[in-house]
Amino acid sequence: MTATDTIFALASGAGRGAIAVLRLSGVGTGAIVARLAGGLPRPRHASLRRLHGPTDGEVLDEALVLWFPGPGSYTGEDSAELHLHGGPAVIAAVGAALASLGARPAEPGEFTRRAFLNGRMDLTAAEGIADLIDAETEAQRRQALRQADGALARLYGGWVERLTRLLAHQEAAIEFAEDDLPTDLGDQARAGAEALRAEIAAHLADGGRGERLREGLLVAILGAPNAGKSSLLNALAGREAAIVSARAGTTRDVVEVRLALAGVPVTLADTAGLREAADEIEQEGIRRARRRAEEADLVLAVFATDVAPDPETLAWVRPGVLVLANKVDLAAAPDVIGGVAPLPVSARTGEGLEALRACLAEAATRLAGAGDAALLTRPRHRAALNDAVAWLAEAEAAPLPELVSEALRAALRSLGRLTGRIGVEDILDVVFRDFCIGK
Ligand SMILES: Nc1nc2c(ncn2[C@@H]2O[C@H](COP(=O)(O)OP(=O)(O)OP(=O)(O)O)[C@@H](O)[C@H]2O)c(=O)[nH]1
Ligand SMILES: [K+]
Ligand SMILES: [Mg+2]
Repeated sequence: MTATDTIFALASGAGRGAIAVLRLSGVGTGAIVARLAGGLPRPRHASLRRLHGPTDGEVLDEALVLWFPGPGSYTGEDSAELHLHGGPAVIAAVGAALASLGARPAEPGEFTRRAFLNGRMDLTAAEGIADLIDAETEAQRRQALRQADGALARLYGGWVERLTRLLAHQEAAIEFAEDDLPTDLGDQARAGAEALRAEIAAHLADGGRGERLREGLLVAILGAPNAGKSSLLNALAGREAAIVSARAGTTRDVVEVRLALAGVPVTLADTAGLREAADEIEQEGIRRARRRAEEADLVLAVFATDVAPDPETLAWVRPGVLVLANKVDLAAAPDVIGGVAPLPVSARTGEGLEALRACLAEAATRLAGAGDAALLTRPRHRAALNDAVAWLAEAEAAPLPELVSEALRAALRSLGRLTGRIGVEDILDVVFRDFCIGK
């Protein structure tokens, strides 16, 4: 699987900076760095070196050079880092020197791709690294780090191992039915499939919390015109993101702000007030409001205390919807709206906003992420695990040993797609290790 070329890329952000890190990986790394820096430093020790241009020997920069010989490097290949002075001209000059010595600019994700191909990490860990780079909030960072650290790789890898063993036993039961192998191997495979299916199903029944944390939550604010939706959005955002006015029907487009609540990234969407609108543009705004509320992970239904609750918004009051009674500075909040005790708030005076923030943070924690559990984070994971569960159920119900075997094999392929690691050798290994057939 080893790549034959040497790649390099700027590993630090683009633009001016105190230090820029150029990273190299591939078979030519050692020779290229030795040529530039006049020799290789001790492995994994930072060493201050002058970098010389390969053609005229001109000093390009004074840099910290780090040399990571494979296979114990990030990519599994010979790799190096050059910590340069962070000016664009320095980066360009050293980059040109690397190219003239035979390295080529890396494609996006190519270092991690090589790490995967060289068996340094499985696919889920590689995804964790991508998520770690994109993480905007604490909870996202923690989840991504866990995944990059191999939490899902260990969980799924463990399942792959168990399933491989089940399949090997099942195959052995078929192939060597005549020999003196334990006769209940087939029953064991079925029972094992059932236990594994229950475990995977429990992992799938996580309410989508890992995926939600990775994607962020969508919270939609719904209510009649002038209920104070835009005022609440602005109060929560701490800035005048949406236009507020006493005229009903002010907001037309959906106005979104990004917040972090309890470490969960949240998109808060303010929408057009719900009513029978004559105006074509307002009608479109209301259509968008409804659509956004349907997509939302959480809906805030806003009522104003100085008018009777409107039927359009009342229709949205259902379990899971957070009901707000706004403008409590004008009139007291009713005890119930649509059968639910509303949260009394005033976007104008700020009353109840702390309680609202706490409610939202509580909902964010409930809907997204969860302490230390290793949660699946992508639809890709869910699809592959659903497939595996379906095949395991098939294996349990299959009437013939060969069909059990086939279904187990399909389940294993589904799990293999998840981690990116599974081949026939894995099955043969277990057959030979566990049974020593053929000696
Ligand atoms: N007294 C009082 N007035 C409020 C409060 N919240 C909003 N308002 C006023 O109510 C009016 C409507 O507020 P908006 O935030 O524009 O209401 P909206 O629900 O976004 O209205 P549309 O965009 O038209 O659907 C404005 O005059 C606000 O100043 C409140 O808590 N107390
Ligand atoms: K308004
Ligand atoms: Mg508005």
